[in-house]
Amino acid sequence: MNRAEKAALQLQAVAVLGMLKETRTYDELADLTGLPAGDLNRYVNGHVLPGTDRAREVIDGVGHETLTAELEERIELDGEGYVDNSGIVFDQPFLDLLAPVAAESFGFERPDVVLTAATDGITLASAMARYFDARCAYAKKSKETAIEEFIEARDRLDSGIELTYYLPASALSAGDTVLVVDDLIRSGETQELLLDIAAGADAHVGGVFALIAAGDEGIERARDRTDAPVGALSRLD
Ligand SMILES: O=P(O)(O)OC[C@H]1O[C@H](OP(=O)(O)OP(=O)(O)O)[C@H](O)[C@@H]1O
Repeated sequence: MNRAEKAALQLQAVAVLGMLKETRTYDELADLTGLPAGDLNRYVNGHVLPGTDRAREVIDGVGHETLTAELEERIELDGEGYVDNSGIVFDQPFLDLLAPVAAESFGFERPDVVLTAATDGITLASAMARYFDARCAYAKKSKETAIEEFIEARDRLDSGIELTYYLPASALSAGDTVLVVDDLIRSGETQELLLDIAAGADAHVGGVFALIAAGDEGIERARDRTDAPVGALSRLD
């Protein structure tokens, strides 16, 4: 880890502690993290940065547990079981906190590009790209007017409707490592099209990640398509 990566990790741990402190006293935060209240006070107030080992413990340990719980609390389901996750994907600071937890949990290869599908995956992809210091790209269901060359992926859905995603060809190069991310994975059709786009560019897939998996179908479909790690932080039945 170079100096800049260490500093980024330390600042991420401070951000996680700051979020946890919003609803807790320092003594409660000390109980939760196992760290002395005095140290926590100095971290949260920005006087001292936690060492890298401690920073990693905060992110991997208490960070993982509490952020996943917070993620699950923010998922709303309507009467028919459809997911409303606007409380998650509209909250960029929350996604910025989730990104290191997501990145560290599944052993994804460091990507050159974080790839998603418009619309709802974009803020997560942005957070993940910032964490990895990677580019962020999103495929859309329509072609941008001023762009001439696209990588396209098309599928006929079970409903008979054809779904096509377009990515500007300049967004991915042969040999790029791509992390495919999305807010939600249900059937896995969207992820499969994104994997088709990566294959169309001769890019290398470093992982597939979703915040929420609705059932197992989508995750299994993605696993059939790649040997890279595939995972979701939260699973709904
Ligand atoms: O696993 P799947 O069955 O493909 O479903 C997951 C996709 O569905 C949602 O996007 P949607 O197509 O609703 O577009 P949006 O992001 O613009 O709402 C979500 O953001 C995923 O991209």
